[in-house]
Amino acid sequence: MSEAVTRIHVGGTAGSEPYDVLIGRQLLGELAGLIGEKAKRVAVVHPEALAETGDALRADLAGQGYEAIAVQVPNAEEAKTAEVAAYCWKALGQSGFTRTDVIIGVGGGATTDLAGFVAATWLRGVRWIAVPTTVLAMVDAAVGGKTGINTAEGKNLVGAFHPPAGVLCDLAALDSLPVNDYVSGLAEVIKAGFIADPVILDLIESDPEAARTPAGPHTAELIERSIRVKAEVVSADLKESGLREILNYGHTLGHAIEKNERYKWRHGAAVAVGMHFAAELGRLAGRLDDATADRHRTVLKAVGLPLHYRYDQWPKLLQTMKVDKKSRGDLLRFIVLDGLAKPTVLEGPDPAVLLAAYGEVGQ
Ligand SMILES: NC(=O)c1ccc[n+]([C@@H]2O[C@H](COP(=O)([O-])OP(=O)(O)OC[C@H]3O[C@@H](n4cnc5c(N)ncnc54)[C@H](O)[C@@H]3O)[C@@H](O)[C@H]2O)c1
Ligand SMILES: O=C(O)C(=O)C[C@@H](O)[C@H](O)[C@H](O)COP(=O)(O)O
Ligand SMILES: [Zn+2]
Repeated sequence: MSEAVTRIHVGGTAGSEPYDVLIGRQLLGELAGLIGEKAKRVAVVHPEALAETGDALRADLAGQGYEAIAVQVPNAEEAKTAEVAAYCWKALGQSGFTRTDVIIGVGGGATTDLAGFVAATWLRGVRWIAVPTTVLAMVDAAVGGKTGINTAEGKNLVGAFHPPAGVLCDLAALDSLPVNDYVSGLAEVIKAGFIADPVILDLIESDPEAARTPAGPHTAELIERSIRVKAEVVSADLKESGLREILNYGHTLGHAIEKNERYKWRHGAAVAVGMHFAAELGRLAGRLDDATADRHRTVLKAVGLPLHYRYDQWPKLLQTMKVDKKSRGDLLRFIVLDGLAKPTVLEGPDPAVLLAAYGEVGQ
């Protein structure tokens, strides 16, 4: 008997088409409907770690009559480069990929960001479908249409808003995920808890050890709740003209750490440190109560996420944060909390307050 499928709707804004996020098991039967009748070719973009999955999907689609190619890309952040995007464009060009053809991005957030970016740029935009295979990609990266690649100067500095035609979250994919990658994804789940849905925090705190594995009792609920937070926000503000900035909680410092580590740290780990910093900043700016600030430390630590980063790196991190996408001119802007589930913007904080907040994070 097949398990129930949950469907979360993402509304179309700014001229984009609405789509659904499906959560369940054995969802690949949904692909044909999403690919549509006009497509002749499909390209399955997948990381090395999912070589078998990518090729099995290609063979299945070929069996359904599509001209299907598999485009294998490097694992993790090594895929989010201009060189790898160019490699994908070449594969599409050589297969004669037209505007009615479809890209399928199967993998973690790095792969779906890349696949979506290639879809946004090929022929100025073709359809794409996201098949996220990590917690992080399911709850965050694959939903909302932010696609892009990194440059040496910073994280996701080149990209486009290009929503997928659909998102298929097959929970069975999580069984093969290394525990570090599973836990890294919990950072974005916890983010959704702090900015919008504190029940997420209650569920994790009820058994943090169980939350670290896909076999935990609340896995599906945590994923669904986090996707609902993301879907609601991006349905209202696709292009980040305001509300969507709340999804960047913890990312101002987090992205600076990722760049400083030359993209060798997992995104979720960097965002965990970034949320710890944002909580201390909120507290020191007189916005956030002590209990909620302290809760960041306890819940992040309980699932095994990092809280600290190198103290001596502060000048470099500050420099990088100045070109964060939320900055305006010389004005640094951070998402902080006015209280639990009350995200807000803190503009131009006093440099002494910033340093004091980092004093809690740096080691
Ligand atoms: N577009 C957005 O809105 C958005 C949101 C959040 C994060 N992101 C981006 O997502 C990326 C991080 O994504 P991530 O945490 O999924 O990491 P990731 O994509 O780097 O995946 C982590 C590792 O797991 C492997 N992998 C993926 N699925 C697997 C599976 N089922 N079994 C075994 N191995 C598997 C990958 O190949 C990789 O080596 C960052 O680049 C971040 O910037 C984007
Ligand atoms: O969807 C968003 O908006 C987010 O900010 C979600 C983040 O978790 C994600 O890491 C995103 O890629 C960051 O976007 P950026 O614009 O700061 O690069
Ligand atoms: Zn993120």
